[in-house]
Amino acid sequence: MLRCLVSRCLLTNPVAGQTRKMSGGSLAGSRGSLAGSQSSLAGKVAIVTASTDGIGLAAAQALGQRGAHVVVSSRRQSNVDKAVALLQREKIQVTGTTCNVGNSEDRARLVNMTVEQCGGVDIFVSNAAVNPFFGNIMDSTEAVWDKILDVNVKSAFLMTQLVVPHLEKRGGGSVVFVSSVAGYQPMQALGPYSVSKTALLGLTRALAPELAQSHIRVNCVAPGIIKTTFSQALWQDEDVVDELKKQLSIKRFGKPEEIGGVIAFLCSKDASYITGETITVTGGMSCRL
Ligand SMILES: NC(=O)c1ccc[n+]([C@@H]2O[C@H](COP(=O)([O-])OP(=O)(O)OC[C@H]3O[C@@H](n4cnc5c(N)ncnc54)[C@H](O)[C@@H]3O)[C@@H](O)[C@H]2O)c1
Repeated sequence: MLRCLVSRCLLTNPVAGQTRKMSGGSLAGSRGSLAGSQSSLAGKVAIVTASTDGIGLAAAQALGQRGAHVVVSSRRQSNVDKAVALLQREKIQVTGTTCNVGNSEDRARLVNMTVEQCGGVDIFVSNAAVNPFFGNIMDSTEAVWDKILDVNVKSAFLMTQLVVPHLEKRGGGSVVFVSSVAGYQPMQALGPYSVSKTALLGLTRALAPELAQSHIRVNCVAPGIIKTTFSQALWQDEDVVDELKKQLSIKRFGKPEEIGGVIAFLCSKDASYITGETITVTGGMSCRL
C-alpha cells in the first residue's frame, strides 16, 4: 500500500506548458555572511533546473545564501516569476527563465542566457525529474521509458555536456545530480523511475574521473522522503506516516532545505576533495546497492 501511495504521489507531478519569456535579472546585493569562508560561493554563478519549488528551489536558496548568483528555471513562466520574486525578497542574486530540460533548444537557451547575462557558469545542479508511470515494471511501455530516461537521465547528461566548456573557462566548477533513495532500492510500482535514479549514481561515477582533469567535481545527492508536493501523499496520511517512520532513524520526513544545504556544501570549497560520490540524505533509511 505504501509503495502505491508513493507512486501515486509521484504521478501527480504536473506536466506544464512551456513559455519562453525571461524574468528577473535584477541583481540584489550579495548576502556576504559567509564571505571569505570555505562555504562562500560569492562570485559564482549557479544553474539549477526545476528550481521554482521543492528541492530545486531550496538548492537555489542555499546557493544564493552563500553568495552565488542563481539562475532558476522551470517550465511555467508564472512559477519562474514567483520564485524570482521570492529569492529577490531574500536578497539573493537571481535570474529566471523557462526551461523544459527535455528540449534541446531550451537547454541551449538556458546555458547561453546564463553566460550572456551572468558572465559564465561555475555550478550546475540537475534536479528536474518526471514519473509518468506506476505499476508493474513489465507493463511499462517504450514511451514511458523514453520519457523517464529523456528527462531524468539524458537531459542531466546533455545539460552537463553543455555547461562543462563554460566551467572549464572559469578554471573548474561543480556538477550535482539529484538522485533518490529509490536509486538504491527500487520502489515496487516505480520501476522505471527508480532505474533512472540508479542511472544517475552511475553517471556521477562515469563523469567524475573524466572531468577531474578540468577541475570539475561531479557529485550526487540521494534524498529520502522529503516534504514536497512530489511526496505529499506520504505526509498527508497519518497511517502511512507512521509506517514510514519505522524505517527512519530520525523520526520525521526531511525538509527541502536539508537537501539544499547538502547541495550547496558539495559545490563549496568545503567539499574540494569530494568527487564521484553520492551523499544519501534520508534520515537514516537504509541505502545499499
Ligand atoms: N520529494 C522527495 O521525497 C524526493 C525523494 C527523492 C528524490 N527526489 C528528487 O528530487 C528532485 C526534486 O523533486 P521535489 O521533491 O522537489 O519535487 P518537485 O515536483 O518540486 O520537483 C520536480 C520538478 O521537476 C520538474 N520537471 C519535470 N519535468 C521537467 C522538464 N522536462 N523540464 C523541467 N522541469 C521538469 C517538475 O515540474 C517539478 O517541478 C527530483 O529529481 C526528485 O526525483 C525527491
